[in-house]
Amino acid sequence: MPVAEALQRLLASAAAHQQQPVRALSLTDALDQILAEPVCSAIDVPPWDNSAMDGYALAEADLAQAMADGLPVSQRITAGVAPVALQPGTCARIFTGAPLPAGANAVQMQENAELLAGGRVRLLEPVAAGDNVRRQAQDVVAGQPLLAAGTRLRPQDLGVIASVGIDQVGVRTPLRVAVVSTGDELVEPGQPLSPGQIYNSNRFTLIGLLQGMGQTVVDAGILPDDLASTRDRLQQLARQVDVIITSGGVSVGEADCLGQALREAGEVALWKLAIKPGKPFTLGHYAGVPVLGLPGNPAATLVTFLLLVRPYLLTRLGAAEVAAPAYTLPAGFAWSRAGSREEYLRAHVEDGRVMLSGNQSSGVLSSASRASGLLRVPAGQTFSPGDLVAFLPFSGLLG
Ligand SMILES: Nc1nc2c(c(=O)[nH]1)N[C@H]1C(S)=C(S)[C@@H](COP(=O)(O)OP(=O)(O)OC[C@H]3O[C@@H](n4cnc5c(N)ncnc54)[C@H](O)[C@@H]3O)O[C@H]1N2
Ligand code: MOO
Repeated sequence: MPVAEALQRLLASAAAHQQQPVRALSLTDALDQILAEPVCSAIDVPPWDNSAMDGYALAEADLAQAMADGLPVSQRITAGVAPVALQPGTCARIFTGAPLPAGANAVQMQENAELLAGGRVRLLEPVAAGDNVRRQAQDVVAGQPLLAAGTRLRPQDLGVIASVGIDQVGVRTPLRVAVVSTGDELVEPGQPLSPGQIYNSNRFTLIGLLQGMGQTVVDAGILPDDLASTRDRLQQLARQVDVIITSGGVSVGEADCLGQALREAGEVALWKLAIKPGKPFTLGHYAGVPVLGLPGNPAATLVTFLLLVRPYLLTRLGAAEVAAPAYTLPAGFAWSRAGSREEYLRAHVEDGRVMLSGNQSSGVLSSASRASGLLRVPAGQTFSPGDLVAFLPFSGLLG
């Protein structure tokens, strides 16, 4: 099945779930959370016209006088004070961010003015109405929708919400996600390796990916290649979590118990996608709980999480934007082997060209560590150096 179709089905399955409950969070805790409700402003920002410069506020009507003999300074307005109306024929000393007094409509910065003996101020350069004035509501208009439900809150979004005086937002409660590593060969780092064993790396990749997304991780350790234990563990986890993510055991070997357990006692909705790495990716259900079965090869685990699991989880959380951003850049190498699956290569950008970051075997993870993103090669495609390719930076995929 093509990746686009699999993704569509996966997202439809995510959208069919009940939405996660809403919880109120203070802004300091809301980074990366997904807004459950739109944010509207009750106020204009800025709430009043104010000065963009340290200098002198005046009425344009007094410009000729200001440039000839100068104007007396009738008040001093610092940020945080409320001014009185400007007397005609005078100017006000004013500072950046201070409210413009009624009657003034322009500010000249102090570098373009001179203080005369007797306290008058003469402008050295003309100003016109509106110069160096930040208009009321130029940033936000009262009543205007600011952020839509489904927005993933970035630092600047938190700042905008704060700028309209709101200190709490309604966001979707994170999902409880179990991470299960399968395979008799797996040993946790820190332990000695016996012959035939390898260290469990997927557990750490997956926990990191989920933590980066702000989800609640239930670390379910290593599951042996044994059908009865697989069934028991899935049964037990299905009572505790919203989603189960597994790595390994979804291919066609006898020891691939996960797929077997799902087929026998649960349901398999998706299996075998035209994606490389990651072909045996599986979406199933066990006791009604979704099981996302990722292929055990470490690069396949990473790629299928980023391309399939992440959009699935974001959809469960009501996010408006779930697609990974892709940028078109020239390739720095040739790709002459057209594949039958859509391929994701571990890559980085060097002098504006996309380069391979090392060995692309799905068992090799260190090239992902050297990469700064993924290069997408559609099925059946080849390219030459200089041809445009799609590069998906990790910055748009992680978190
Ligand atoms: N006869 C076939 N064999 C395979 C096929 C196929 O179509 N026919 N597909 C291959 C592809 S493609 C992939 S991808 C893998 C996926 O297999 P599984 O998901 O069943 O994964 P395992 O067999 O359990 O493991 C694969 C590989 O990854 C290592 N691994 C597993 N878990 C971890 C972990 N937590 N940390 C580090 N490394 C892990 C495992 O030792 C294996 O080397 O199947 C191909 N075979
Ligand atoms: O789909 Mo697999 O990850 O190519 O080896």
